[in-house]
Amino acid sequence: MESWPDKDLTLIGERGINISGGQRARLALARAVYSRADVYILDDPLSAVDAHVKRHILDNVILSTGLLGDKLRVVTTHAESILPLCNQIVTVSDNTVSVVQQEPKEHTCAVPTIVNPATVSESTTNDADLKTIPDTPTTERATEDKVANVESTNDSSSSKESLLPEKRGFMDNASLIYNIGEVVAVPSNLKEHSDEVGTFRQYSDIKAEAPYIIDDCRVPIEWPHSGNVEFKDLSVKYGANLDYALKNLNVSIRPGEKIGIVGRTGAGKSTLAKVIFRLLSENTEGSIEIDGYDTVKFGVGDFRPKLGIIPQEAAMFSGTVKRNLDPLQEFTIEDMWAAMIKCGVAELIKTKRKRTKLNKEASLDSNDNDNDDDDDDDDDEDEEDDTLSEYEKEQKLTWERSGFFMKVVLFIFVKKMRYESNERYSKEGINKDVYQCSGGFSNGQQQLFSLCRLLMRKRKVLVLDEATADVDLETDRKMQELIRSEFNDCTVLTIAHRLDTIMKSDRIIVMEKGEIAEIGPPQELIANGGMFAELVKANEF
Ligand SMILES: Nc1ncnc2c1ncn2[C@@H]1O[C@H](COP(=O)(O)OP(=O)(O)OP(=O)(O)O)[C@@H](O)[C@H]1O
Repeated sequence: MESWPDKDLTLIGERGINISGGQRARLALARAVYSRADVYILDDPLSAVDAHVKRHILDNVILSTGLLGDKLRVVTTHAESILPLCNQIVTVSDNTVSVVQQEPKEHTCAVPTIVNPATVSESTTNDADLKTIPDTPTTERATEDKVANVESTNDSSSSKESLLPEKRGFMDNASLIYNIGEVVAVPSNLKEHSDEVGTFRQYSDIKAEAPYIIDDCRVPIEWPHSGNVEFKDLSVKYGANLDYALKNLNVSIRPGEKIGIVGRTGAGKSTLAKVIFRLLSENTEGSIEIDGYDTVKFGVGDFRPKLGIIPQEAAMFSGTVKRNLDPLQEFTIEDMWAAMIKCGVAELIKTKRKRTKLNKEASLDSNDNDNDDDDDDDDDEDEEDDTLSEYEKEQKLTWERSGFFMKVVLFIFVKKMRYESNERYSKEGINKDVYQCSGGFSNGQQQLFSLCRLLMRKRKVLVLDEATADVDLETDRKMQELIRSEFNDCTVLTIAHRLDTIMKSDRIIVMEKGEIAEIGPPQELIANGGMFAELVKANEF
């Protein structure tokens, strides 16, 4: 807070928009801590912070030496390194719970306040404003919705506008304009509508973005052809009167290079991602050249779709799985399904559907209502599922008893079975509404959807901003492997607190207070014993 312009009176904006992800998480944690409850349920409080802050939070808040030392603390986490410090480890997997009691390494005690980094937004925003404007039409949010919606300049603008949350905000504001018309005609309505008028003023004051298309300077069709990225004297501020969030960056990134970006929370990592997409054009000095072109010369609607991003907060639209993956209907079902299988979304929808089915059956059982047509369909599907697993069991037995030739035949047969089962699900799951899939998806699962969108749109330059922060370590590893193999010849900038995620990068950039503190291959930085080496050390406990 000391570094913020008005200290603890600093306006942090709707949904904590003007603070970093780690700062949001810590504000939420601080609020929970001073509520002085007996039981604390901390929902992944460590995923958005760097190794130093993680250690600090553990020692000073969560563990027995911390402020909550004498409270009951239930912590959900993907950080396996903290498991030895707990009294009980509860593993939840596929509706099964297993509990392990243990003597913790550091002694901890065996209380409700619920804290989720996302909740800071709810309490710091004005409900009335939220109702009026469903999504913040700020120019500073690097959401992939925005990128997805400027994806093709050939599509009719109406379909783009109906999908763009920012535009949706303004579409709703269009009805506000109508309301304001009424207000002028009937002044007694003014008070009733004053909230809307205020909100309208607030949004109408936002300056327009850089031009969407610049006719004299269109993006070449093949651009970017190799993925060379150059930051030249790049400095950025979030407002004319604010400090620099990035200061004088000079880096040249080779085509196809994999760059890991780390640093303490608030160091400027996400700002770098935003600035690549020119979300802070107004207060940007210096330049970003991609394959020899200064991106400032292009219209934002022209060049943004040519780059790929998974933002820190993955986004889902309401609508079907298909619409979520391909809002502009650019891809065939086959392309989409191939990407869904690769990144696990196909499996996810399959599992989700089974679970929804189980829940539905349970509720039908309790209602004693079992003669529904849909239900008959479901029963048929179940039968098919059972048959499938029976086949697999049978194959396993036969496999053990067969000779080499038979093994080859069986191998092909099982592969074909699996392919067909995936095909079968594609027809059913892809048109399912995402919110009907067991009531929605977790943050980590939404990140898988983002990865799937990237796999479908191969781009030469990709920015992954904490793209795997909310998934478990194993899934993270698989996602990184997939990214390495699928985007082998692409330039990938990966921002991550989890060092495992970026350890295999060609070079690491360590950010500190908006500047590049260190840059080089990971092993070299560790051997040099600087900030990166310290981060690695802080991660090992
Ligand atoms: N919209 C904004 N308006 C004003 N200041 C901002 C805004 N967004 C970020 N900042 C400030 O800019 C600095 C860099 O923030 P940034 O989000 O780039 O950090 P980060 O390194 O990505 O942090 P984290 O690891 O916590 O996500 C921080 O001091 C933050 O408070």
